[in-house]
Amino acid sequence: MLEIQGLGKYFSEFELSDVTFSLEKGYVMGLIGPNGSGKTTTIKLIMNLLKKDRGEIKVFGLDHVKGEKEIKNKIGFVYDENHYYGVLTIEQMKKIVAPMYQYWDEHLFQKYLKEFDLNPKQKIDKLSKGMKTKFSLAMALSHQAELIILDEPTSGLDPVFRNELLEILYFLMQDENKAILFSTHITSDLERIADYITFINQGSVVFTNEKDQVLERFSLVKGPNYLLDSSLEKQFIGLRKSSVGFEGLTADLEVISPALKEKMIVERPTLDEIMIYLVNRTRMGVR
Ligand SMILES: Nc1ncnc2c1ncn2[C@@H]1O[C@H](COP(=O)(O)OP(=O)(O)OP(=O)(O)O)[C@@H](O)[C@H]1O
Repeated sequence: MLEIQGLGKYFSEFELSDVTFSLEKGYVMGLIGPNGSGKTTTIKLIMNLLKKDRGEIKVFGLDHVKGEKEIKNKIGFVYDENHYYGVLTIEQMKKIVAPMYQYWDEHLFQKYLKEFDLNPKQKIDKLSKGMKTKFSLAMALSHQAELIILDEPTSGLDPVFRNELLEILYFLMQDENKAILFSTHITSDLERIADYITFINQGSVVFTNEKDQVLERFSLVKGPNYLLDSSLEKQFIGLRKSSVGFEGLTADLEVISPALKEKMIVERPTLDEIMIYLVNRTRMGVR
């Protein structure tokens, strides 16, 4: 569905370098990373809204520039900002956009409008942020797209609709010919629906892997401070100490001796915890 190889983009104060990952049909990939890490830039490059400086992007096996028209027909895309004309109503905007798609499904679009509680006669600039996202989603999901690319679709949505959206995406994925690339800060959403996670930090891919493998690779270890010595501290990607004890993230749990482990609590970290420790480590200059 999507193959990105050695992708690079240079801005005056930011560099996206050597981004490489791929997504196969039937799977959901979550794209995570802190603010300004390069997620939107990567997505804009895929969509050819920005021109790449290096590397290769293939969508459905086609070069993303040469095959742009064919590719865009089969992509459902939700930006993190509104890109529709605010002065038009939902219905008017749809009438402009729908004919651009070969497989526009009006019945499905009307169904989504009802489900999302959107009034087709309402002007776009009168919609709330969440309603604009819902409108973008209705447009993205109504033309039989095979690849769905969502840039922070859940920001600005209330928890009830976020849950509904995840269920819609989950339902879409019953069709094994589809794939979803989903960038978000709300990593708990990904814990529910993602099969793969790609983590970008400071313009580079830190890891791209199966979600379950990511969650299994890292351990969150807690224990009393008296256990800590310099050799144990070295096993941690990051460490937080307080008067009640320490908490640290490690990818090398097996290196810690069983006798020591008995005195500690070992938990599975969340994606948020993994991200926080890895980002802080890079900020301290450790790669
Ligand atoms: N057109 C541009 N010109 C110059 N710099 C840009 C441009 N677009 C993005 N950048 C810079 O690229 C970096 C990455 O931005 P990007 O929007 O890709 O981050 P992000 O990971 O999506 O962040 P967020 O989570 O905050 O949305 C930022 O430092 C941003 O200032």
